[in-house]
This record gives sequence, C-alpha cells and structure tokens, in this order.
Amino acid sequence: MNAERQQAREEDALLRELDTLLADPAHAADPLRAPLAELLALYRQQHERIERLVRISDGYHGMSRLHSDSLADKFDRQVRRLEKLARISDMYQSNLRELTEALREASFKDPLTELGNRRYLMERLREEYERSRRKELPLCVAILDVDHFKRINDAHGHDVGDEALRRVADALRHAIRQYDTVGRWGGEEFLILFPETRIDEALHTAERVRTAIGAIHIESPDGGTTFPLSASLGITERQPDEAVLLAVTRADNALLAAKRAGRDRSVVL
Ligand SMILES: Nc1nc2c(ncn2[C@@H]2O[C@H](COP(=O)(O)OP(=O)(O)OP(=O)(O)O)[C@@H](O)[C@H]2O)c(=O)[nH]1
Repeated sequence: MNAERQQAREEDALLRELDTLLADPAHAADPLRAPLAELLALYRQQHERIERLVRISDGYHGMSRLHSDSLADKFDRQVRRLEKLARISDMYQSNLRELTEALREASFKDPLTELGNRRYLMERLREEYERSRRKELPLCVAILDVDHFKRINDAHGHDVGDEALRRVADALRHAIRQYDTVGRWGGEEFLILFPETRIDEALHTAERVRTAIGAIHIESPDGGTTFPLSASLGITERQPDEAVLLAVTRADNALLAAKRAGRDRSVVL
C-alpha cells in the first residue's frame, strides 16, 4: 500500500516536471516538445479511463456486497421468523394437549365431590366387567344412598346439603380399598366397584364405609348444632355370564330393600 502511494507521488512529480518543461518558452523550439505534449495528453486520457473503470468496478463490488448482505439478512430474518413460528406452534400444541386432557378429565369428574361421575363409572363398570369375564374373577357392586337427604336440604339449605355430599365423598375415598372404585352415581347416590372381590369382603368394606359416614357430623348454619349422617347400601356380586348392568339393577334393588328395612344398613342380594 505504501509502495503504491510512493509510486503515485513519484508519478505526480514527474508529470508536474513535464508540464513545467513543456510550458518553459526556452524549449518552445525543441522538436521533441510537440510529440512529448501529445504523449502526455494521451497518457492522461488513458489514466482517466482506467480510473473510471476502477470506480465502476468498485461500485459494482460494493453493490453486489450490499445485495448479498441484504439477502443474508433476509434469510436470517426468515429463519428467525420460522423459529418463532415453530415455538408458537409447539406451545400451541402443548396447550391444546393440556386443554384436551383437562376437558377429558372434567368430562369424567363430578365437580361437587371431585369423584368420578356417572360417565366415568359406566366406563369403569364396562372395563371391570370385561376383565372379570375374561379372567373369571369375581366382581361386586354396591350402591350407596344418603338417608333422608331431602330433609337436610329442607332443614339447613342446599349449601349444607352440598357440604354433606362432599363429606360423604371424602369418607368414601378413605374407607374403600386401594383397588376399589367409587364415583357419584347421581344426586345423593354413590356407586362402588369391588374388582376381584367376593361378596363377603365387599360387605365388609361396605360396612366400614357406612361406619365412616355415621361418624360424620355436619355443622348447621346457625353454628351451634351439628347433625349426623347415615347411609344405606345395596350390594351384589356379578353372576357368571351376567351382564354387569343386571348386577347394578340388583344392587339398586338391594338398596331399596335397605331403605324399606329402616335405612342405615347394608343389604346383600
Ligand atoms: N344439596 C344438594 N342436594 C341434592 C343434590 N342432588 C340431589 N339432591 C337432593 O337430594 C334429595 C334426594 O331426596 P329423595 O330422593 O327424596 O331421598 P331422601 O330424602 O334421601 O330419602 P331416602 O333416600 O328415602 O332416605 C332431593 O331433594 C334432591 O334435590 C346436590 O347436588 N346437592
């Protein structure tokens, strides 16, 4: 770079010296003066042309660099936009999955007691029925109904009735065995499924459930008094080759018998 600059300086100095010599009247008659002046003019024209070409070439390079820079920028922007879209799409999909799962859960859950609802119980009944049939295992069903529940609502209000149902659900959750299933069958009725269980064992658990419900005391809204709860249960074992809904109907009949016999008891049919 320095050598180039030095050469340019020397060239300038030589040209200036030539100009001075050509302008000097002392050399006006020199026969070399005219061809030298012409050579100098030609050189300058040539030089100017080269400079112009270099300027055009530089401009072209600059432009193409600018163009390729802006293409790279565009590409980067596009990649960033696509990454963002992919992130949003991932987030959207995982939200959708969570929402679907939450909806599925909600569609199987009773909001008041947070136990499985009738739809959930129907599904479990079908599954357990299939399993017990395939593996020739026993299966028992119990239906529990809170006694005189209408009176609770009438005497203390619907909110207290709701609280009573929640407390019954808690007692049920704790009193059944790990592999039993309980859910809200409807209103003040609950259904318990006892897989791989004979009737004696199911009755034993049902009695434990009944005792747990008997131990519940609900506070009346005036705050001063409490009142107890009781429940009746109808229990049955699925017979060989019997559809599970027939067993449910028999459990219902057993429950009716328990009510008729005075409530607060378990009846096996
Ligand atoms: N608070 C409240 N009450 C409910 C709910 N679902 C049903 N009930 C009430 O439960 C009561 C059930 O009354 P009945 O079927 O006459 O039975 P019962 O009073 O329990 O009498 P027995 O079953 O014969 O002992 C009705 O008054 C329903 O309105 C609920 O989610 N919350």
